[in-house]
Amino acid sequence: MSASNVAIAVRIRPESKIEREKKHPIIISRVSEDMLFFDPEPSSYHGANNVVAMVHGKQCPVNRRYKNLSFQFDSVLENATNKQVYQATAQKMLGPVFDGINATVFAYGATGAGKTFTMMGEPSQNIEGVMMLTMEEVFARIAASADTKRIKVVVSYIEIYNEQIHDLLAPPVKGKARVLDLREDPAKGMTIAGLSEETPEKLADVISIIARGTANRTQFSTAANQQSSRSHAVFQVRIEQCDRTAAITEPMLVSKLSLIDLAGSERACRTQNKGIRLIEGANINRSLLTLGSCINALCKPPTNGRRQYVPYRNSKLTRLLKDSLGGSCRTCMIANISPSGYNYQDTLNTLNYANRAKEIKTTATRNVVTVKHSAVEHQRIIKDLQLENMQLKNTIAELKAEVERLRAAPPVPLETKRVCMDETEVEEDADVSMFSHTSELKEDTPARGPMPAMRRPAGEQARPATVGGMMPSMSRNETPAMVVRASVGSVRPSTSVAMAPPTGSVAPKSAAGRGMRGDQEKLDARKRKLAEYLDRKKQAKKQAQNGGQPPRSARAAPMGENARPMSARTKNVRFTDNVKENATNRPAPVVSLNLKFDELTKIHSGLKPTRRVVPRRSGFQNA
Ligand SMILES: Nc1ncnc2c1ncn2[C@@H]1O[C@H](COP(=O)(O)OP(=O)(O)OP(=O)(O)O)[C@@H](O)[C@H]1O
Repeated sequence: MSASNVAIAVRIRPESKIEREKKHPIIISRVSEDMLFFDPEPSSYHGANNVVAMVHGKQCPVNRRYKNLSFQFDSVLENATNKQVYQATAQKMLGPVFDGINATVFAYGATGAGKTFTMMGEPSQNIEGVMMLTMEEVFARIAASADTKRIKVVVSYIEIYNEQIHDLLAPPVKGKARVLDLREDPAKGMTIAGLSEETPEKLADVISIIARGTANRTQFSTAANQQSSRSHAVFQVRIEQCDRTAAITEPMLVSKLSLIDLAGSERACRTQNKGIRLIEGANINRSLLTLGSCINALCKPPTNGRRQYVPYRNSKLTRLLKDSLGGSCRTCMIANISPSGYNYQDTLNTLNYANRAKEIKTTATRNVVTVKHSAVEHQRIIKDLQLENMQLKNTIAELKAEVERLRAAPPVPLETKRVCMDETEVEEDADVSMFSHTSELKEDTPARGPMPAMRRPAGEQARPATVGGMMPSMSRNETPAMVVRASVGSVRPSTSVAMAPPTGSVAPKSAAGRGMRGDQEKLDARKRKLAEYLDRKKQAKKQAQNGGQPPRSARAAPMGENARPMSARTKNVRFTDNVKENATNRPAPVVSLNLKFDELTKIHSGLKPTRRVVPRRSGFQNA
């Protein structure tokens, strides 16, 4: 149990059009985030006995006494958005509410001071009010703890109009709202008999509930406010939480959050109300007066050890707020005021009200109830759990299928790759150009298509790990260059050829792209040279077939001693995927690729014993 004062936030709304037109002085000066001056002394005078002074850039008479009253509250908000008001008030109540403590947030102030704007927002301008912002966070918190808790939200919406409680969520009967009764329950506190309750599951449900209820609320135009609320509106949210592990009896936290938009106190001379509006105004004032009396009584220290009598019963509003003001509840009051001298007396009354209310102490207690589930309730829990179980099973099955699909699918497209051919599996005497070898590989490798998985050749040293599929010396921005590395037999050193980016890759457009074109030209030159060389080789071969011996350089090197015999038509060539050899140095997966004998011989014959073309690594850069 913890005692805390009623938290007070004062919101100063901007001057209204009518206030600006009437050219009244500004009578509120906010000096810090928790302090303001009411009717401050003018800061500068113009002339000795002149009747003007400047306050906030406005003229005001100097021949009167200024109240110059200072007020301190929990927060004073000026030019603030509804979100900022929410963060300073209702948001702070949500922690206790989810801890099982009741809380109340109510907007208080004279008519036209901005209570409805604060609590409901301005739906026509997409401005959310404290109610909606609170509910947004309620659902966000529920979603965050969905794994461990079952949380149920129950809402109700009523208005107190002319001392009658109307159910705003029940359909009107013969055009009239359903009238409800207040009951005092020793266990539950103040309850409303026959109240309609709804259980929204998401924010969208709450939006429609609030819109439906607000449409039923009694609002009329007065001289003081175009759309004046003629009733106190109370939106209550009950939050029931229990652990997900269901038991026959289990502790449940039940807390209630009341969000209240009070009707504004009004003076008949200002509102110019007559007839029914005048009666409404009198009822509003009476209930607010009772609220003031209750606040006064709650602030007074006990006399002879006895607490002051608090006249809760004198109005429906104070009976309903009994828990919020003097019971086990956290309470926050948003006092709405206008900055204009046009509302001088109303603003002073509101500030005095708020100043007294901040003295009220409430003792918040957690509401833990032990719920013994009935057989029916227990069956419902079992059903819920079975449903959840089934959903989880379905999710697992879907995930398993996805894993299988991914396993079966070719590996992720590569941007940099190193291809190694096992030396023992390439035929010795094949004789096709190196150029055709490189182009074969290039054409067979789609830009973003499947890449054969590869394996490091036997006996070759582990290469440094690549990061993100790139060569160790490459920067992250380098365009993926394809590096083909091959070795044949023990006599052939490995050959590396830098190749163009895979077919279909996007051509870089930047300076890096120009560098890439430069490299492409060099590569093309190399290719041309290779083609020339290969032509010479072909010529030599033809010559040999015609009886003459081919030149020695054109002859393929002998196979290594450990070489396995070549199969009839196909051979396995294994590729090592450097992308897979990531920073963790995990071995790359191995996939065997069946190549036709012809292709294999082409590849093999394209390897040149001594020639080594070092790939230029900084040439290709991503655009
Ligand atoms: N912070 C604000 N920023 C901009 N406009 C505001 C602000 N507060 C109030 N207003 C405007 O002032 C007018 C009166 O506000 P609102 O209806 O909220 O007053 P109220 O205190 O609820 O009055 P009542 O008690 O008569 O219902 C409205 O037109 C509203 O849009």
